[in-house]
This record gives sequence, C-alpha cells and structure tokens, in this order.
Amino acid sequence: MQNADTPAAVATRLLDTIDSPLDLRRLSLIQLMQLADELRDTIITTVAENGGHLAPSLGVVELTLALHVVFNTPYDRLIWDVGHQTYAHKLLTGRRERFHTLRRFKGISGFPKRSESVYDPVETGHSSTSVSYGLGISAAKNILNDRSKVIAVIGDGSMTAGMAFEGLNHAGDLDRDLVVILNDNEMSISKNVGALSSFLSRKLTGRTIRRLRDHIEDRLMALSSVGENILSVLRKSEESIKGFFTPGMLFEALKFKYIGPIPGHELDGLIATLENVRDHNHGPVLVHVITTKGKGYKPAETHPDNYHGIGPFTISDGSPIKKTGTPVTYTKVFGETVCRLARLDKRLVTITAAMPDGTGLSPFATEFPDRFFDVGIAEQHAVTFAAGLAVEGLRPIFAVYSSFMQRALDQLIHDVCLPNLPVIIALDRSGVVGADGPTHHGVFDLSFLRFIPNLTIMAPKDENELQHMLFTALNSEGPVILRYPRGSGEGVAVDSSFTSLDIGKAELLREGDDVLLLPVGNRVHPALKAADHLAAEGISAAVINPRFIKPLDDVLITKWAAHTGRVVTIEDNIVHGGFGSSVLQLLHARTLLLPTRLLGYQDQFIEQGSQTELWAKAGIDSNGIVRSVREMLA
Ligand SMILES: Cc1ncc(C[n+]2csc(CCOP(=O)(O)OP(=O)(O)O)c2C)c(N)n1
Ligand SMILES: CC(=O)[C@@H](O)[C@H](O)COP(=O)(O)O
Ligand SMILES: [Mg+2]
Repeated sequence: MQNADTPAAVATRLLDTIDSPLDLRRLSLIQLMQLADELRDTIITTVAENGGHLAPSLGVVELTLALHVVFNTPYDRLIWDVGHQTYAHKLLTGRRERFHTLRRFKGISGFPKRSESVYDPVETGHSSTSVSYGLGISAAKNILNDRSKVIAVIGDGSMTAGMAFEGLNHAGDLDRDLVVILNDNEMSISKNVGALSSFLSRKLTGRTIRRLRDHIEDRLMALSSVGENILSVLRKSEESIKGFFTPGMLFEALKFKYIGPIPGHELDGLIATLENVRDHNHGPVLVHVITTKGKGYKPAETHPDNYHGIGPFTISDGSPIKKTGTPVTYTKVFGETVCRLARLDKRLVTITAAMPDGTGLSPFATEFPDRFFDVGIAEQHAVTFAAGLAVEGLRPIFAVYSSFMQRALDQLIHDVCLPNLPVIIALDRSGVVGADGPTHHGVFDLSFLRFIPNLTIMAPKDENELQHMLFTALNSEGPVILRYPRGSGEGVAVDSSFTSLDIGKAELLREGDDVLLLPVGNRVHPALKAADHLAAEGISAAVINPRFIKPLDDVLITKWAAHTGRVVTIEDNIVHGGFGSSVLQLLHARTLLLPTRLLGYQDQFIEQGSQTELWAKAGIDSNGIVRSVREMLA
C-alpha cells in the first residue's frame, strides 16, 4: 500500500504532467492557477539550493503561463529580454527534469539558450536586445510569408537602454507585426531610475508637471473656446495634468498601439488581453503589464533588490547561506576605497549603469549623493557622460562589469581615449564569473582594450594592490582601466595609506632560473603556489607580477625571460589578443624567440560553472600551471 508521504503519492503535481506548452492549452483557469503555485514552489526550492535570479522569475509566472497558453510557441517566437526571468518558461518547455541542475557546471543555463530548447529562439543575458531581435525575426517572417507571431518581453529597467529605443523607433517605421510586452515592476536590479521610469509610473515631479502645464497652456491659448474649456480643467490641479498624460502617449508617438496598464498576476485578464492582441492586432503593439517583482515569496516581495540575483538561501526566512571565513570581495574593497579617496579628492565622482550594489558603489551613493550618477542600463552613455565630466576637470570613475563594457567600446575609443581624458573604468567581474556563464564572463576585455592608444590597463594581484592602483589611476592624466575579478580577494591586509605605483613598472616576486611565470591579476597567487610546487620538484621558476598590461614593463620582462629561457603567461582571459599575445610581441620585437606558452581560454565561449571548476578546466589554476611547466621542461 502507498504511504501518503512517499514520492509516488507526492507526484500528483500538475507540473509533472506538463511536457510542453501544448499540455497547458487544455487546462482550466483553476488548474493554471494551481500550476502557478507549483511553478513558484519549484523555482523557490531550486534557487534556494543553487542560487539564481529569483525575484525576476517569480514576477512573471502568470505572464509566462498566459503567453504560452495564448500564443502558438515555439512557432510564434517568444523572446525574453535579459532572460533572467525565464525559470517558469524553462519548467514549461521540456526542462523540468533537469531544472535541479540550473546554473551548475554542465547543467541548464540560467538564461535562454538555443542549444537547450526550440522554445528559446535567441540567446540573452545582456539587456535590451529583445525588440531588435523580435523586429528582425518579424521582418524575416514577412519576407518568408510566415504569418506566425513575434513577442518580445522587456522589463522597465531594460527599457531604459538606448538600444531598446533604437528597436522601437525602427519598429514604428517598419510597421511589421510585433508584440512588445513591457513588464513593469518599477524595478531594475535596484529601484529603476530615470525620467522614463517616472513617466511610466506617472510619478511626474511637480517641476515636470509645471513645465508641461506651461507648454500646454501656450498651445491651448492659441485655440478658441475649446482650448479655454480644456484649460480651465487642467488649471485645477497637478493631478489632472498627470491624468492627462498616459504612458501610452510615448509609445503611440513611436507608432505603437498601446494597451494597458493591465494587472500582471490575474491570469484570466492576461489571457483575454493577449488573445485580443493575437487575433485583432496588426503592426507593432505594446502591452503594458504591471507586475510585482518577487511575487509570492514574502522576503523577495519585500526586498526585490536583494533577491534579484541571490546565492543559496534558507527558505523559511530568506536568509543567505554564506560560506564562513571567505575573504572580503574585490568589489567591497573597491567600494570602500572610492569613499576614502572621495573624502580626500573633491574631483572624484562615480557612475553606475543600473548596478549600484553589484559594483559596490551603494555606500558611495549614500555618502556622496551629489557626486554619484546612476544612468540606467546605458553603458554607452555612461562612458561618454564620464568623458564630459572629465572635460570639466572632474575625475569620473565608471564602475561596470567587464562583459557589459563590451557595449561601450566605441565610446571608450572615440570619446575618451582619442581626446586622452582622465576617465577611470573600474572593470569588475573580469575573468570568468561562474554560474551566469558565457553571457557574463569577462574574458574578452584584455583583448578588446589592449590595442587602444593612450589607455593604461592595470590588474591588481590582490585587494591591497587594488586600492593602490585606484589611487594611482586617480592621479594619472589619461584614461585608465582597472581590471579585477568577481568574488573574494586573497585575504591580505589592506594598508591604511595609499601608495602611488610607477606606471608601466612590474614587480619581481620571485627569482628563478628555469622558467619565467607571468601571471596577470588574480592568477598571480596561483602562479606563486605553482612555483612552490615546482621548487619541490627541483624546478626553479621566476614570477613577475606585471601590474600593467599596458604599458608593459619590457625591461624587467625581457631581462627575466632571457635569463630563464622559457616563458609561461597566465591570464583569466582568452589567449587570443590578450596579455600573452602582448608578451609574445614584446619578445619578438627584442628577437628573444623563446619557448613560450600562453595559458588562458581558447577560441571558444566559456561554459557556466564555478570559477574554480572553470580555472581548473582551462589549466590556469596552480595545478594547471605546474602541468604546463612540467610539459615544457620534459
Ligand atoms: C547590458 C547590460 N547591463 C546590465 C545588465 C545587468 N542587469 C541584469 S537584469 C538588470 C535589471 C533589469 O531590469 P528589468 O528589465 O526591469 O527586469 P526585472 O529584473 O525588473 O524583471 C540589469 C541592470 C545586463 N544584464 N545587461
Ligand atoms: C542578470 C544580470 O545580468 C545580473 O543580475 C547578474 O547576474 C549579476 O551578477 P553578479 O551576481 O555577479 O552581480
Ligand atoms: Mg523591472
């Protein structure tokens, strides 16, 4: 006889009967509501174990169900902006059984992935691409005479990026069928910022309203009695002016039909609205859906910012399960250092592109609100905005993840480096980042930055060197990149006073005769450990911390390369065009044609997994370095 608690009895979940969205389309409203609860339970349980983007995914459970019920996915193309809110989508599209492997090494991705499912037509991770992707797909369908639909779901945070507006602007012009769902929860990772955000929520400030009123009054005065009648209503209060403006006006000006705002957690209303859009719409339409980030899990609803992306946690109270004894992160040391430096130097100002917490700038924002700028998800604008600040003599620091900086390469080249402006880019999350995977690994920056004239590139070996580098950067006259990794530092003491480093001067950490190890940034400590192992085997390795990837210390490096006769470079970056390439160029220029190994990532996108797993796989941890040296000497 079956005990009520056995797995077989528990397996009566509706979710376990859903193999594809086809199964959803035969369920009743009550069953869909039950399914919404089961999806939430599964998402919470899995993220509590593996970590992940909890609040964004909880916020779109009903929307996900409604979209798959109404639209004929995968033929109708469903595109999720950023893709960090796709856990319910994954559970409903054939990935339920592997869902427990979410974000793990060799497991399913935390973002949409074409190789995982036909229900993921595109790959995302970086924001604000959905409208352009969707419009391209729609234009292709038009050419191919394919009448199926295209739906792009974009959050209010992602809507702050220029790229989203480039897509909307083009969509209004092309006039192809495209459904854009604006998932508005008034949150980016932190509270959403910017004029658009206040417009959407109609929280217009008194000043904006007064300006609008003056403008409208001028126009209406030009009309006769009709204008006067409208004017008398508008003059009554600011509230009536607010009522006069709807978020729809903005999108209608871009030639979208606007529908909404509609409640995003009421399945029947969502389904009815989407059916209407599906059956009666032609051309671009924007459906404005209001959702609650973190919906259905109290701690996440109360603090959606803390539960946007979270590590493992205890479900009962939402408290994070922290590893004890881990050293302070590079990010935290950066955040503390900018505050210390800002107290000494009034020119210092900081910028984030919607990531004040992730980049460690929140304490700065609290202490120096007038010297802090959150520009929204607008990395390109952030760089040129920083250039403008520098033109007037300020010292801007733009703190940004390496992978998101990819967006702003031209702005860096053209607006900062060409005029040689003293802008500092604090490049956090350089190297592999772990579970977020290929969309977020910062493994290209050395290669896409190294060639830019006027640019100084530094990488600290530990958190103490990070603060000295930031101090050095602040006092330098040109643009500087300061590159550091995600996660814990080395656990070294952080000096109480700052030291200025000599630009372009490396640090000899260990003398040796058989091989020169040249590790960059976070690879220095593994290289030192490798040198210890090698010494025990009778192999003598010299270790130089280059400190500067650009300019390179050619004197120290060529001296020890010539002395040892063999060189191994190690970087948490792709080897193509990276630090190792610059060393090869240097050795070649000095006609030092020595056996040289470049350790780093090969010419492919790097999978997800813990940093430790990925460093080991690429052979850039201490064991890998030892192996390479042994092979060289064999
Ligand atoms: C180009 C880029 N910059 C920054 C980020 C980091 N990021 C991920 S989600 C997010 C906020 C997105 O807000 P929204 O679109 O409103 O989605 P929500 O999380 O509120 O559902 C940010 C800033 C990113 N993914 N891509
Ligand atoms: C989806 C996204 O881009 C961010 O939420 C990112 O996952 C944050 O990563 P960190 O955990 O490294 O801050
Ligand atoms: Mg949002």
